[in-house]
This record gives sequence, C-alpha cells and structure tokens, in this order.
Amino acid sequence: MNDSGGMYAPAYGRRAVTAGILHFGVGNFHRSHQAAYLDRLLRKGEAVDWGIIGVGLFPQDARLGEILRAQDFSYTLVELGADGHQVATRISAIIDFLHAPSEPERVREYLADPRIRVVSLTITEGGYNTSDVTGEFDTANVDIVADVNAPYPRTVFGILAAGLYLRRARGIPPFAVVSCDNIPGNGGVTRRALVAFARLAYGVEFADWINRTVSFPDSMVDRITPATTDAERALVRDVFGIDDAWPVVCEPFTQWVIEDDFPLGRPAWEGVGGQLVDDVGPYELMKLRLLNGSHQAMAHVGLLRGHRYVHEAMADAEVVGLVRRYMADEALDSLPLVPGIDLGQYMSQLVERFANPHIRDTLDRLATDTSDRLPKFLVPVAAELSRAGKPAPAAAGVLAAWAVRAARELRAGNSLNDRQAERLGAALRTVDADPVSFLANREWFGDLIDDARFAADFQRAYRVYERS
Ligand SMILES: NC(=O)c1ccc[n+]([C@@H]2O[C@H](COP(=O)([O-])OP(=O)(O)OC[C@H]3O[C@@H](n4cnc5c(N)ncnc54)[C@H](O)[C@@H]3O)[C@@H](O)[C@H]2O)c1
Ligand SMILES: O=P(O)(O)OC[C@@H](O)[C@@H](O)[C@H](O)[C@H](O)CO
Repeated sequence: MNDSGGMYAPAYGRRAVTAGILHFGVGNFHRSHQAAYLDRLLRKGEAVDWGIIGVGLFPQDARLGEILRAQDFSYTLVELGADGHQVATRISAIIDFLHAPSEPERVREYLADPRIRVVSLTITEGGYNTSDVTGEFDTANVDIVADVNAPYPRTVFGILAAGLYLRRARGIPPFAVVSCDNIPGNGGVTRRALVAFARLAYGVEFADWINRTVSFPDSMVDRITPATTDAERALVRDVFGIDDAWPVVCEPFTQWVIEDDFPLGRPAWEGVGGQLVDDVGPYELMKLRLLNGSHQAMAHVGLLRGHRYVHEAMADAEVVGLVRRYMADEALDSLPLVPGIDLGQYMSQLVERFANPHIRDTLDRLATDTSDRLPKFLVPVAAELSRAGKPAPAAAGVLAAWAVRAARELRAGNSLNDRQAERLGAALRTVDADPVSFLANREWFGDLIDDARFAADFQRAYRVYERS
C-alpha cells in the first residue's frame, strides 16, 4: 500500500469459512458494507463461522450468482477517497449464492439450518410493502396474495415465514432478522411485515410465536455506494490488474449502528468499527433526514438544473444552498440529541462526502423510486416542523422539484422511473392547473396539504421550477 492507495489481497480461504448469515438482496451496498465488515473480521482470523450465504429473489439476480460463482465468490471492493486515494480489497465473505426462484427448497433448508443464526436484508425501501402513514403491511399486494397459499412463496416475507415454520417444527430456535435498509425503525417495520404475513398465511398462533420469539434489531447503515458500470470495471482492470465482472466502488466512510439483540449470537462487529447500542433511533433519524433527505434535495433540483452526477450538483451554488438550508434550518430542527455526535460537524462532513468527485454517484440513482424514499427521509422533517408551527420552505421546494420533473417526463411521453408510477401519474393529473393538488396524496405527504404556509411554499416553488 502506498500514498495513493493499494490492494488488500485475499487473506483467507473461502472454504475455511462456514455459513452463519443468510442475506436477502445482494446488491452493491451489501457488498460494500456488511460483507466488508465481515471481511475485516475474517482477516483477523475471527468470525469464521459467520460466512454469508446470499439470496436473490428476482430472475435478474441469477446473473450475480453466476458471476460470483465464476469468481469463486470473491469480488473487488474499491474505496475512492476525495483526494484520489484508491484502496482495493478482495472480499470472500460471501461463500455461496442461492437463486430463490430456481432453488426454493435450498433456501428453505438454510432457513431451518441451525448454523444460520442471523438473517439480514437489503431489499430496498419498497421491499417492505408497508404504508409510511399507517405503518400497515399491504395485505392486498398481488405478490403477497399469491404467496399466501403458494407451496414455494416468492416474496421475502413469504419465504421467511415458510422457513421459520419449518425451523420451529424441527425445534430449532429462531434466528435474528436484521434489516440494513434505509427505513426509520427498520427493525419494527420488518417485524410488523413478517408478523402480518404469517397471520395471513398461517394464522394467529404462528404469527404470535414470531412476534414473541424472533428478534428484529434496528440498524443504521451508511456508506455511499454507486451502481457499478463499465467505468468501474475498467478501473479495477487498469489500476489493480483484476478482471472482475462485478466489482463495487464506494467512499472510504462507513458506519453501522446496530441494536444489540441477537439471541443466537453475532459476529463481533464492534471489533471492526460497528457500534452496538441499545437505541439506534437517534442515529437513524440523523442519517436518514440529513444524508438521505439531502440526497433527495440535490437529486431533484440537480436534475432540473441539468446535472448528472452528485459532485457536479454539489459544485452548483444553487443546489448547495438548498441542501445547506434544508439541513441546517429544517432537518436539524427535527432531530433529537444524538449520543457522541456533533451534528454541526456531521453536516460539514456530509457536504465533503457529497462533493467527492471520484464516486461518480448519479442523481438518477438517488431519484429512482422517489415515492418510496421522500416519505421516509424528508416528509417527516416537514411534518414535524409543521406540527411545531414552523416553516419548511426547503423541503417544500424539494417536493415541488420532484413534481415538476415527473410532470415533465409524463408530458414528454416518458415512463416514470418509480415503482409506484401509476399512483404518481394519478397524483400529477391536475398539478399544472393546481400544483397543491399533488400534496393531496396523504399516503405520501400525510397532512402537509392542511398547512397553508407549507402549501403556499410548495406552490411558489412549483411555479419557479416549472420555468427552469
Ligand atoms: N447504495 C447505497 O449507497 C446504500 C447505502 C445505505 C443503504 N442502502 C440500502 O440498500 C438498499 C439497496 O441498495 P443497493 O445500492 O445495494 O441497490 P442495488 O440495486 O445494487 O441492489 C438492490 C438489491 O435489492 C434486491 N431487491 C430489490 N427489491 C426487492 C424486493 N422487493 N424483495 C427482495 N429483494 C429486492 C435486488 O434484487 C438487489 O439484490 C437501498 O435501497 C438502501 O435501503 C444503500
Ligand atoms: O439507497 P436508498 O434508496 O435508500 O437511497 C439513495 C441514497 O440516498 C442512498 O443509497 C445513500 O447513498 C446511502 O444511504 C448512503 O449511506
């Protein structure tokens, strides 16, 4: 390793590592974060019985499985510092990959296997199928309805319930289920979703058993990880001499705050930077409202102003001004004290992290499935300020920028890059004549429409952005 970076070569054999964790949703983030923490433990000769078995649920996930298998389940993670520093690590913490649609029986057997003591998830915000307003699991969702009587369910909650049912029948105590998705109260959301599915498919007794015996620790996760493109593949080949079909790049910063509630044990994450705490809540609010909320701000306003990458948007005074106002005047006001954190420093560090030119994170990635994200990251800030009788013009501006962008896409005949495109289309039907009608969608915006000042700020911003 020299001043400009270097390479951590493989340091342990995958075959010496045995299964301990089943992980659903092996995307880029899982490979830059949870698998990297385990890699650090394995390099210290620890946690050898905590290897990760990845599970993919979608047809397209089969490709990652094929790629990992062809690379003996190793891949390259490259940290890109703002100063040009590049550090590559060959990671072999994932020891197998299951493609659930083609091998459902193996997935179920693993879930009933006593070696599996933790199940973890990165299935995106939308994967929890839960209303942001009521907190209710959507039992009418077509995939959930199909899973209720399916011999081999296809959704995460169907698969988990079936696995736990078999596990209980075999007399094996349940694993902990830890969500690593950006969702406020992700442990509780996961609990409610699984219990609701189990009640529907197996009845009250089994649902109550899950509620009583399965633990769902909360966790706050952080490491900016863009999607992998050919440019990252070329970097890994040209700089490190490795032909990796699916490397991952990320920023050097990493944080993982975890509620310490793992009845069957856990890897000693605290030995490699993990923070095990009793209450994740304040850390989670800080991260989701400041980092992810700001990401939404720069994405929608940045795209309207013609930017493609995060660091480009962060070089535009207009965008930075909005992000700073959103953070300092609004999000900060909605936060509790966060133990051990200086929030002023945290915000300055965020601005530096966002400006890292080497990460090349796209605004499009941040703006995908906005309807799943804004209600979790930024709407709660506006709602809290509104309840306190305070204004939130920056947050109103972000919602307006989203509406202007989406309405423009529709007018151009383009499809909306949103899981809830149909509902978004309906919400935009009268937005040009009456911008505030967009806020009438209480499933996303709660009661913000009833706050006359917020509605006026939204309308003003909408009219400004539509001229941009
Ligand atoms: N990328 C980041 O910077 C970052 C940082 C912190 C947290 N996260 C969390 O991780 C999640 C995934 O991010 P990523 O960058 O890995 O994305 P990605 O697109 O690389 O991977 C997403 C993974 O989720 C799976 N998935 C999507 N919807 C699902 C569903 N309904 N059920 C089951 N699996 C589903 C996909 O198959 C894929 O494996 C985010 O939504 C966020 O909650 C991401
Ligand atoms: O991944 P999402 O959908 O939760 O949100 C998009 C980004 O804000 C997010 O991925 C951040 O990069 C990440 O949360 C940083 O830790």
